Amino acid sequence: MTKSEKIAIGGDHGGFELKEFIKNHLEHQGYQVEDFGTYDKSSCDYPDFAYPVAKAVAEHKFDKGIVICGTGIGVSIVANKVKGVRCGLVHDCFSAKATRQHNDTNVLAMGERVVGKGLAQEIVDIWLHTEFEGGRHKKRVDKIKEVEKEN
Ligand SMILES: O=C(CO)[C@H](O)[C@H](O)[C@H](O)COP(=O)(O)O
Repeated sequence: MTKSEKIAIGGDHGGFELKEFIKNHLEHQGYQVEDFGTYDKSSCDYPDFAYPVAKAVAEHKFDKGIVICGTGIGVSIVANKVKGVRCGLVHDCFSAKATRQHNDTNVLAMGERVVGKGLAQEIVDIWLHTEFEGGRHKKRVDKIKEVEKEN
């Protein structure tokens, strides 16, 4: 991914500190980042933030999205409800690479209560710099799109 591309980011109170950290990291690298909230650590509901991020990516207003909550599970469930979104919940570098190469994920989910800042930053960097491999994986991603059409 080139750094001129746009990234949507969002999450609940459980992911607030990690979202701020990742947002700053990406902005320092020159990415265009839009923060869909939450904007403080007050208790809130993760669908209110994961949904707009996923929708904006599905509508091609952003190239990729990053959603963060306590575990990453809630935001990933929400994001994967949006047609056109393939969200990967990732807490290790191998999966960060594989989910781009094999699944062509356009949204990344992480949990602040699961992963440290250093590893999260590495995961984001790998995920943003890894291309979809196509080939046999395209056939599988196309089948995901067929499932979406039926639901
Ligand atoms: O949705 C989640 C779990 O899948 C997130 O981790 C939330 O951040 C978490 O549930 C929030 O929990 P809290 O006790 O309200 O802080």
